[in-house]
Amino acid sequence: MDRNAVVAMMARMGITPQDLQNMGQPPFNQGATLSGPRRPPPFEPDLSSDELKRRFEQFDAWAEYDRTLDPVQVPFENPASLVHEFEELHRSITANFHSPENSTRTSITGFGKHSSKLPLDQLTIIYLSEMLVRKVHKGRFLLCRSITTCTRLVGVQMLVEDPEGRVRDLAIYNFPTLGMGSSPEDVAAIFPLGTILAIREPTLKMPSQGYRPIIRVDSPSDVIFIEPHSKLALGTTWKTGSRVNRSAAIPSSADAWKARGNGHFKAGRWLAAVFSYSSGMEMDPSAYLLRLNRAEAFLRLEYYSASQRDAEQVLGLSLEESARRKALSRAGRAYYGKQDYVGAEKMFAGWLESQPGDPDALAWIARCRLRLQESTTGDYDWVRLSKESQVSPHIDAANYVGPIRVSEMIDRGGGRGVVATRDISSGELLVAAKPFASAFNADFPPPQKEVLISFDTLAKRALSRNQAAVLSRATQKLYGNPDMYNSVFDLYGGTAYETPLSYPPTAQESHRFPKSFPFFPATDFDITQLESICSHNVFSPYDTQVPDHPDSPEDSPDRPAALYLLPSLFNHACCANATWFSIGDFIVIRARALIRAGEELTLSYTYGQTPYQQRQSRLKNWLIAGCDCALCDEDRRDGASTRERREKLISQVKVAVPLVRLRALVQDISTAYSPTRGALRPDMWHVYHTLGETLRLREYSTYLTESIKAEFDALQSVGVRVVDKTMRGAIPRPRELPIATGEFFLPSVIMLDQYVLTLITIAYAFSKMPDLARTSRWLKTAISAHGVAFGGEKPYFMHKFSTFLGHVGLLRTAQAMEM
Ligand SMILES: C[S@@+](CC[C@H](N)C(=O)[O-])C[C@H]1O[C@@H](n2cnc3c(N)ncnc32)[C@H](O)[C@@H]1O
Repeated sequence: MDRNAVVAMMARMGITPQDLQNMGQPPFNQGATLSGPRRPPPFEPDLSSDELKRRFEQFDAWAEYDRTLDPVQVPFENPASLVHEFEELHRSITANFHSPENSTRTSITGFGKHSSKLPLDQLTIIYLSEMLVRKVHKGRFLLCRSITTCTRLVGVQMLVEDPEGRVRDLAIYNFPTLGMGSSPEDVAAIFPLGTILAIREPTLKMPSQGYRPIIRVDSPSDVIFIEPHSKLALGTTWKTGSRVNRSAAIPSSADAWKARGNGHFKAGRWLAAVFSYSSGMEMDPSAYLLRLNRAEAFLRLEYYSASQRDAEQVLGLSLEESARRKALSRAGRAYYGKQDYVGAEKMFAGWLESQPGDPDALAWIARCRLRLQESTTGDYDWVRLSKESQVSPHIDAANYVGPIRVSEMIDRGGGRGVVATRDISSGELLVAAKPFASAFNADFPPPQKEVLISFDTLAKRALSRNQAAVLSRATQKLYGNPDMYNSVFDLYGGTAYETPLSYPPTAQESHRFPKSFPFFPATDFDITQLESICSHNVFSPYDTQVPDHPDSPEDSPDRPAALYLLPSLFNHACCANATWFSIGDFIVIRARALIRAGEELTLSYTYGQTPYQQRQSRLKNWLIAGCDCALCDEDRRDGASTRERREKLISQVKVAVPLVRLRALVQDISTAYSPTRGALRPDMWHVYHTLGETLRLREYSTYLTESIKAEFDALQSVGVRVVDKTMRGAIPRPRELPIATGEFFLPSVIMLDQYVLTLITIAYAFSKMPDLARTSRWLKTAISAHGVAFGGEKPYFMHKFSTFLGHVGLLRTAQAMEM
């Protein structure tokens, strides 16, 4: 294999430039590595869970061993050959990025990383010659500049030199906009050759793969961009000359910076555009067009406070009308992004005043009014949201907070929980919210080919691409929204971090924009804490738009991931009294049962119908002491041997099992409970359902009757009370719905769309008997239950289920039904 092929192959495997540099060379600390645990090899994507466990153990052992070694000085290598090797790597990564092949990257989260909290003027300079491997250089900052094109594997990588001309590798992780999918050109636009950086309290580390030390920056807020016209840049003498070889000339006027910024903007490189406009503003602070352009670039980055600040500053000047309108529109969109719809409407009204009848201004005003109504009443047009989510998961809707508040709860991890502020009825909307950060498959459309495998050493689990992407998006959002800092950092981040006793935070004042943003970070944040917050709070949005979706495994790599704020305050119960689902990225939380004022509101972090042992192992990520809900108590009272017998029998239940055997299995399982066990037996849901389906497929009336009976049993196993179990003849009076409404209308435990589907299935079975009266009655029950569970009345039901109803021949009946 020639060298280029080797380079490309290693890049695909996620191997760092350090590995390449050391090909054929003995590792400098060979003695230490050979006598200690072996450094783990790079991870591969298709790891079975045992293999995963083994790799974690290997990694932990290596990391533990590395911690025992003393900080050491490591010799420097020849800069020219380093640069040569690095540029070769960069070329192969670029070629690989633009080729059709997949590339797999691995990253590890959850182990201790330093994040600096000290401002630059309280730190003293350190030179590379003083830096030791395995040491965080507290109280110091490294001044350096890039001497290679910057490239990206998982993190952003480059070679840097210090003023004394010494060279090391630098890797910056979690840098905004430079995560998965960002191109080599995106990276080079933010870190062009010759970029001067100050790294606060830098750490020199051994990489987990490879042998050369690396300055590893995990928190992007540790990186300060030293603007080329700043005192620090102008006052520093570089041993290798004032300009890095081959670096582009620095624009010498505000206009030239504007042109560069506009180029980045056109290419969709919003952050690079922000840097260029900001450099121009440093040269000419009165250049308001630069500020106006920057306000737009900030909007694209969702840096709403920054955009608002720029747009309002421009509005304070005397301007020509068209610039004023632009500023009003940008300020309005910034307020809108911050969900301040009153503030937004004021700005758009100003725009309309200057341009009466402008359709865009009118449309924005209408949007503001709708959002305001949603946020105050909780009345949403569910069909609109649903349709919008089919185009993009990121839908436009306002947050709503219903009759709930966060209260102190000392027996819960984090010390808080959510309680009802008044009596609440079944189906009432409690919270509806957009995420702080989210990642959906649709965000990585083809030709996105990168596969990221991320290992959370804290939770001892592999993160899906979407889960890992949420962390980098949360980092990106925080980077430019310091006023959101407390809303995120007041979330529970595990026992290592203190959480305040209330939520949401009242004062965000401490995190104001520094004047020098974006060169200086807008806020300092601890990346390890943020990882831990994500690990404890990220949801996998469960979209009910696909009515006949299979039970998707909870850890399926395809599931989206999202960090919500207030919804993260709900504690867990397997048989929770509140339920959640999502429409695109919009989470909707409703009461499932009748809830008294002051009672705690809970959500299930897992599928309650899965057997006890599976639930407990899944919950280990969150609940150290296990779950104390009523369902778990009942399961525990059954005793371990009964539970084990039951779980073993349940695992044999499949549609393919012959009917005689299936009937016998159902009979056996129903006796595998303690004699005192109540009716709530959610692990029977799947069992009865499978029997119902097997029988229904035969379509003879006797089988259909038995199938309906099995579905009734399924409903009862999850807490629904079937009050009319008749299968034929006149419908008994009173002719209300055949299941109890009120407290028992919505089942405990199962997903509510599965419930609605089951009700439709019963209607379908009656239609095959044929019993048209019961068909209508059960269909009506499905529509009513859907209305309580999801809101939106019949039109929303029809929007979601008409295709399915068409397949099962019930569309006309449903359309004709009066509710
Ligand atoms: C998403 S947070 C829930 C809100 C959290 N209680 C707080 O104060 O921010 C998840 C954490 O809450 C705690 N928690 C959730 N449900 C619990 C339960 N049923 N019993 C005890 N602790 C629970 C666990 O520590 C869990 O890791």
